[in-house]
Amino acid sequence: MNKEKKVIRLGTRKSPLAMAQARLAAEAIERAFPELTAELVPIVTRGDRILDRPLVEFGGKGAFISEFERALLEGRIDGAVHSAKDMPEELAKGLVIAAALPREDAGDVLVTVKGRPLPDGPLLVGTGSPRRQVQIREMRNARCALLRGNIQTRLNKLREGEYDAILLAAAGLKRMGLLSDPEFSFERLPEKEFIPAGGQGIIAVESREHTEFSHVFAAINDPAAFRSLAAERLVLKRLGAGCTGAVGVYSYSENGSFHIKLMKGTENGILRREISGAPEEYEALAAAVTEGLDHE
Ligand SMILES: NCc1[nH]cc(CCC(=O)O)c1CC(=O)O
Repeated sequence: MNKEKKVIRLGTRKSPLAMAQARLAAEAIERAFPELTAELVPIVTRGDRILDRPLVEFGGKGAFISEFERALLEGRIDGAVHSAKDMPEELAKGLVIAAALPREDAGDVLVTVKGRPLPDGPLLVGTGSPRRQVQIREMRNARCALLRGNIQTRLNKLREGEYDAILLAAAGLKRMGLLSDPEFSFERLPEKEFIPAGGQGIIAVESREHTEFSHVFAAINDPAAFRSLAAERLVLKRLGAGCTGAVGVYSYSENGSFHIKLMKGTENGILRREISGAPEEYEALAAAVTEGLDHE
């Protein structure tokens, strides 16, 4: 007899990176619960349809999320798999982050075409992210130009010569198996200096607060990644940053302590702060490190 397995439906964007990430979540679930089948449900978002304008002009991070929240609330999917850094500060009522997968490399990478000479003057760097723009201009002699689209599109534009270099998340490149691409050179920018976006490198599963699959999400949750994500989201919320501001925040445990580093672009340059303390105190640390910066 062919006993039907119980199905858990995971919503995902259709981009190759999103699909790869959703497969990672599906695999984690099926490994922990062999009696379950995780089915991927591709969903097209506004953020995927509008590619000629910066994200900040049409709703920021929410542009990738609202279609998922409707599908979750209407019960068409059981979980939504997101790049945590693309999630808005506030989730729809009744929805929670049910799981964070173990964090991949959180840092950013400066990508150039191997063998192509770089200019003597300023490096033209493709990136639409204000966080990346201000930090690369501080770190290098660089000017920036808008770049959007999925990772492949961005690499194609670099290859075609629209930019001297582009900035991408290490996590996405790794998950796509692109870090070994012989056509490009990849320079990792240390995440404790070139501060990533909150949640960068973390895959999060959003679900209804009350669902029959809560134990499933709890079983695949990585507590360290979840704590970092919670701390970084608290910082972003206190800054009221959305993704319109040049804000980076990175948190991690090291030698038994929990550390939070943040950067914020201001008229007078980049403001940087950091704080350390006990991992259980991450909420208080997130509050303390943003003291006086709240909703400026
Ligand atoms: N905004 C797009 C996006 N969202 C998440 C990632 C990378 C994967 C991750 O951070 O987990 C990327 C691509 C990039 O910034 O290069």
